[in-house]
Amino acid sequence: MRFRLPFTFNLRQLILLLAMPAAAAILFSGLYISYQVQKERVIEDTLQSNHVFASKLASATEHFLAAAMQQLEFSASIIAEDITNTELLQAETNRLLEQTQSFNSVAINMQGVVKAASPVSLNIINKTVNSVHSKQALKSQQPQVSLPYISLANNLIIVVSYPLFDLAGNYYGYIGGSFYLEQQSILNALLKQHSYDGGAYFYVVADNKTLLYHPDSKRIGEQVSNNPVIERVLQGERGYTRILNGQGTAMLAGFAPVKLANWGIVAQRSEATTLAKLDTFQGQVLKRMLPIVLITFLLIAMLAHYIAKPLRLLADSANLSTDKKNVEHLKGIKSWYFESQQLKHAMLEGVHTLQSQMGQLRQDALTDPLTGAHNRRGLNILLENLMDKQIPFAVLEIDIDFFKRVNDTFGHDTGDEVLKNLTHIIQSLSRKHDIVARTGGEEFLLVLPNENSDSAFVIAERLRNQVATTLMAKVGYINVSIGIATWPQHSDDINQVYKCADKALYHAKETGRNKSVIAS
Ligand SMILES: Nc1nc2c(ncn2[C@@H]2O[C@H](COP(=O)(O)OP(=O)(O)OP(=O)(O)O)[C@@H](O)[C@H]2O)c(=O)[nH]1
Repeated sequence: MRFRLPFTFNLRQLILLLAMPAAAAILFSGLYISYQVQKERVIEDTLQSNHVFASKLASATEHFLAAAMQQLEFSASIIAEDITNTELLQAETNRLLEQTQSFNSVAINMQGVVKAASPVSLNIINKTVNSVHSKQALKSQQPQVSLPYISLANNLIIVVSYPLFDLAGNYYGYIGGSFYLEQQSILNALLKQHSYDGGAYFYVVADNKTLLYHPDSKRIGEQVSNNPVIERVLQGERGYTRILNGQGTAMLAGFAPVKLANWGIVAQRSEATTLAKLDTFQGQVLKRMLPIVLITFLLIAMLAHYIAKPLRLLADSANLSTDKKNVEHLKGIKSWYFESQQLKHAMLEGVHTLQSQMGQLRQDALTDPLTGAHNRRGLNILLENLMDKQIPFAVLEIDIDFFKRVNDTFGHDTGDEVLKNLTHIIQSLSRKHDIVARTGGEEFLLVLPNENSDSAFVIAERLRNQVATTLMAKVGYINVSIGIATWPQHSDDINQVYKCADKALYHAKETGRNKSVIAS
């Protein structure tokens, strides 16, 4: 079974149905694609700038730690001159703290015991230090940057240490400068100075995944686990990546290691914050595009209207009515493109053909095919017209005498030729408004408007004489008898007029033929 829609679309609706979604699809897919491209671009740019930022900060931190280490190294070289002189040790810690303004505190650790410390207010001189860093530094006898730990003075710190040797190369301990992580420190100041804008931030993580710096100061000292970026940066990798942070927020992270201390710096910005501007931008684009979209839709609607209009008008005229109004309407349709022009031409041709065929049919219906004279139907129409207009007329009923003989002697075809010749004679003697009709086999009617019996008789006689003196090919001469009656003198009923003419003709035949008789 074929599916049928319960309604029919017109061409304009179909064009709109096709063009509107297509235009909308093109516009919105263009917008969507441009959004996607820009989104990828913004994400890539953000990732790269985070990476650049993390790298620069890592490099600055590296320089800072190297400078701190150099200051300690310089002090170590002074202390080496007189390593057992506790006054020198204290003086050097004081100088280092005050002159360099680098450290929060400076202490000299000899075999696990603090021998000098500055500021003295820390009150840690001669105290034993059991921190992991202290043990490692003493064991390794190498310059070191510690992991964060709680100091004797109860501060969360990191310590940069340098080994102490005397001039003979004997190892004594180390000189260490500390940086507070939670309070004000030069390291903090350095990092804060690089504060990051627009929703972006960075953090610094130590080798044991402890946060050394975080914009949320409460998190400093916290250990971060299950963070793939931290894993990678602490393995010495640098780069950028998209990750989910601990709260499940998508982040765009750039990272770089501080190799000297085996720290990692991660700069990141949430994807949502990064794209928020783009969304606003896209909203503005959409807003500005809206009038253009509306104008486009309007143009499509107008175009659909103009394309469909000639076809719709042609469809309205497609009944091929030959009615003059319809033909004028058809001619007036502005067909401005090829198909509609062709259709209009074809329809006009069709209408013209139909008009001429109908004219021919009408003509055939009213005409005798053999002689071309009016037939009975044609005659009646014309007579009705005369009677409607009250124009009096005379009817001449003309009948060939002994026509059967002509047929019998010369054949039916010759008989036909005689009929045609007679028609020609009658027509040649008729005036413009006279009506010539063949109403039977060899019977003709000549209707003469505005003629009375007498004048009609004169014409009948003229006709009869003309026939009698015209030589017909093969046949020779023929005669006609004519019965004459008039409307409305004989009767105002046309059938009665016919009967009168008939009777008069009968009388003419009865009384010798080849004569004209006026009905009594
Ligand atoms: N050739 C030809 N003959 C026709 C046609 N129609 C009728 N006829 C013939 O016309 C003749 C009429 O014959 P009748 O009615 O006897 O009349 P008539 O011989 O003319 O004799 P009258 O009228 O009495 O003088 C017949 O032979 C018909 O066959 C036609 O269309 N063509």
